[in-house]
Amino acid sequence: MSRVRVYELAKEAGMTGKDLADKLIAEGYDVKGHSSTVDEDTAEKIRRTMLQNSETELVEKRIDASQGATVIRRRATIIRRRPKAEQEEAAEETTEIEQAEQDGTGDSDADRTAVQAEAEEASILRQSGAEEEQQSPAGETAEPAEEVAQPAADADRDETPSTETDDGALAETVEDSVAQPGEPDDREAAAPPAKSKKVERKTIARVVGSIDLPVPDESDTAERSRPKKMARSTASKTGRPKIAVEFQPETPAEASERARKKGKRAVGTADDDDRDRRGKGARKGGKKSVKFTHFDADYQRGGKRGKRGRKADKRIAPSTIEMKASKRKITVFDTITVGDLAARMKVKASEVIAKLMGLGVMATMNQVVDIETATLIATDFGYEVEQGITEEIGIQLLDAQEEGGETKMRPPVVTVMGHVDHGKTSILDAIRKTDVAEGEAGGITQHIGAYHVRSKAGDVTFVDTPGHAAFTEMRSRGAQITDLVILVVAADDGVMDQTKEAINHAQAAGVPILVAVNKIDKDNADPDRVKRELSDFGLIPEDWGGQTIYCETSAKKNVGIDELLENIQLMAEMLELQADASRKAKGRVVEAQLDKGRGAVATVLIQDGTLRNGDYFVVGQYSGKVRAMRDDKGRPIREAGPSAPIEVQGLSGVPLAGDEFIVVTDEKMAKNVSQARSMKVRETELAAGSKISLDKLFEKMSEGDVQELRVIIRADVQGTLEAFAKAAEELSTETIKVRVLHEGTGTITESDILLASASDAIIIGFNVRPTAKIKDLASRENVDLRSYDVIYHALDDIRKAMLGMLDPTFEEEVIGTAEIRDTFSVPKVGKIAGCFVTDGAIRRNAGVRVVRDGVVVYTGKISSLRRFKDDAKEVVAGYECGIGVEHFNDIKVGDQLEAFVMQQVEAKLD
Ligand SMILES: Nc1nc2c(ncn2[C@@H]2O[C@H](COP(=O)(O)OP(=O)(O)OP(=O)(O)O)[C@@H](O)[C@H]2O)c(=O)[nH]1
Repeated sequence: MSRVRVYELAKEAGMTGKDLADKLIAEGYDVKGHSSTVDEDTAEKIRRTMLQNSETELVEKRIDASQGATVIRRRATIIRRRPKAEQEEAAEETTEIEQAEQDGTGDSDADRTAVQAEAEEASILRQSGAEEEQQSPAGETAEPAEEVAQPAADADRDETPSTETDDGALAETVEDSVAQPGEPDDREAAAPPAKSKKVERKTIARVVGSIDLPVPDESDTAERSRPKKMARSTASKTGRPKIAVEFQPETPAEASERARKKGKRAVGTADDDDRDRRGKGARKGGKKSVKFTHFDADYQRGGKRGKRGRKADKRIAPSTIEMKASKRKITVFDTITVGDLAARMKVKASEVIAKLMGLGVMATMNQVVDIETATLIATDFGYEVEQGITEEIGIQLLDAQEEGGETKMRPPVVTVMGHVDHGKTSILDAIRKTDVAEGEAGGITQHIGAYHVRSKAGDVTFVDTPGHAAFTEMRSRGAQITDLVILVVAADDGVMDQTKEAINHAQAAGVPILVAVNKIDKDNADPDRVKRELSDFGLIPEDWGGQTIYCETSAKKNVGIDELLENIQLMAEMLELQADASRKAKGRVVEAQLDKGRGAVATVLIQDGTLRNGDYFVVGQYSGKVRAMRDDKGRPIREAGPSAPIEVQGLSGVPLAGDEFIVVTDEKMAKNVSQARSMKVRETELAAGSKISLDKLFEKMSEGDVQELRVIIRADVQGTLEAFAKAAEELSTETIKVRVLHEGTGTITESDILLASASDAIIIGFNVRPTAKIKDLASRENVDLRSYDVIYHALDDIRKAMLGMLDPTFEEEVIGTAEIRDTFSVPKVGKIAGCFVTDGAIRRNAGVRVVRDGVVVYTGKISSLRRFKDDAKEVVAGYECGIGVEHFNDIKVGDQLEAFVMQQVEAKLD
């Protein structure tokens, strides 16, 4: 049974530990002082008998731990506020950093309650941390307590992290994390110890950029309650971020958005969890120590700083990012246009262009240069360039912070590839039968594009994507999820087309191959032939002195499957596949779709860390909170570790396969990153919109009047493809060339769209249908994507596309004729012809030709058209009317007036 300290009981009742200890001694309890402990039952008795006047309602939650049990109490109702002196006394007694309190300013009761409740939680957790170095994660067991304590936690989240003080500085009062007995807290060296160990940190955060740093939220609160984390919360948090930041291009809109936010103060909050990780990193000397509070402070320009802030500056002096305010400095977010760079340096764009030419870069005013180039140029003009902070950098810093933890072996992620009918499915089925966990699923096997098998040899995750999508789609997004490929080759058939393709894909992706020579039960099986053939591709068997593992299998007879699984594990060991289950999760989307009932759902392969219900995340351009998770067998789960394929609910949109899934600190960060990414996507769309326009195409043409229609063709079979491609190219004329940029069998892929987008091409699919995701991508990239079943229709559309690209031409269409039978002179108007419409119709504002004796004497416009005294829009054949010809008075009786309009006509190809 766990024990409770007297001062904790005292705190519950709002009295000092000493007072209570004295009372208890007087009552004959077996205690010696305020640090003495009593067992749970005694504690309860004391509460009932001696602490009756407490206004506190306790919520208890017992955490079962491997080495005992600890009671967590959190106050769910308002706690009476104690005088400050008493608090300080309590703080001294408990040797802990207690609660935040803003001097003299309107803290609400709820606010105080939250802080106090949290302090108490920390205190108890500390105790548990001290008593039990390693606890099981709070996870499931701690959750009810979290839920009950929600109101306090909410208040905490909303109110306590920071308060703006009168002088405009951002005063942030934080509970410092707690030193373990015997472990020095390095942070105390960094910051002068405050009286009663309250640490008030001032962060005046006028940031370059706009990373609104995360305030701990619900999920963090949950994490704080993890005793394991608390045990790590003691080490130094000094040290500067040594991160190779890969800067993402920043769009002008982002830049302006950031500019808009510039004046805004950012709240630098180091949540406990982050501190925990830093602590661990410092001890292990491995994890990078990135402190967001300091990070924030580091980017401030001017303004007041607290002592900690100044100290932090000394410690953290990023070389690449200069903080000092200077007139000769410009901030660049990854890229900048030449014109903008010149304007910021107050020089002429031509001067910048000349400098660029000196560097061998030919650029126009509107072209963008990267930050490195901008730095070179700016230096020549006596300016320094500082890196603006983007949301992307924020996420990279967070990721870097999470790195360096303790890693363990993780299951390999495997893709099975091979020629059609060589036995891929059969091998997977045979492997599945070995799944020792299969029975647990109760027969419900859900297809989510990947599944996990627990074999006797070890766990394996199979990515079950058709064809080579696992590589092509993923690679186009710079992603790689597969650790190794099982290449299935039928022993009776040998190396075939798709075998070669599979090898190419795997080798291009740098993924090791394990060969399964299947169907060895067949009479004509010839495994040696397979080995010989594959050796030509560099897959030399081990027994021939090479390095490739070959397994001979018969999926049908269930031969060699165990050996195959063992070899998978062997290779996994050689690959040293490691992951840190304690970090925030990150992974890749295997597939995603919109489910009618559940909204956007994605199959995510966790690559590192542990994903939990309630975690906030960013996935591609979307964000979300894990509302529910299912494993590959459709069972609801609460958390998922490395190499687990899971289905996640709670996404704001449908991401693409290969998109990165990364857990972030809180909802705000998730939304900010996703907003920034969406904005970038929208800008790409706009850019794409103008990309395929006729004007741009003309600009790009360097062959005079000759235009080129680029086409990407996809067909179901090679024969059709060839015929179709030939016919399409034969459509070329002198004015337009049709160029087949790329052709291939199979469905339209993401890389086709990207290629089309990059090269102003249209895509024609013949007997292939793009997936919804591909269609979506095409529309985002503004790529014209068409699918046909009949060659003729497709060719016809190409012809039309070509016509659409020609300059529009106009032809004159005669709409009516009239005979002048009289003329009148009207003052201020001029001569009016009294006419009889002989043919068609005469329309006001139409063009008119005056024809005399068969010769056109004038061509102009009809200025007035009247029937009797009224203006008319149109006068048809058989009627009389008065017609005025603009700027022409020399009309004569007997002249013919021919009315015409200009009509745009379809361009002709010859
Ligand atoms: N004799 C024999 N037949 C096998 C073996 N493995 C698979 N087959 C048969 O080969 C045929 C094709 O097997 P699949 O597992 O569907 O092959 P696949 O590579 O998945 O085929 P696709 O999915 O169409 O690409 C089936 O009729 C299987 O029964 C084996 O080890 N021995």
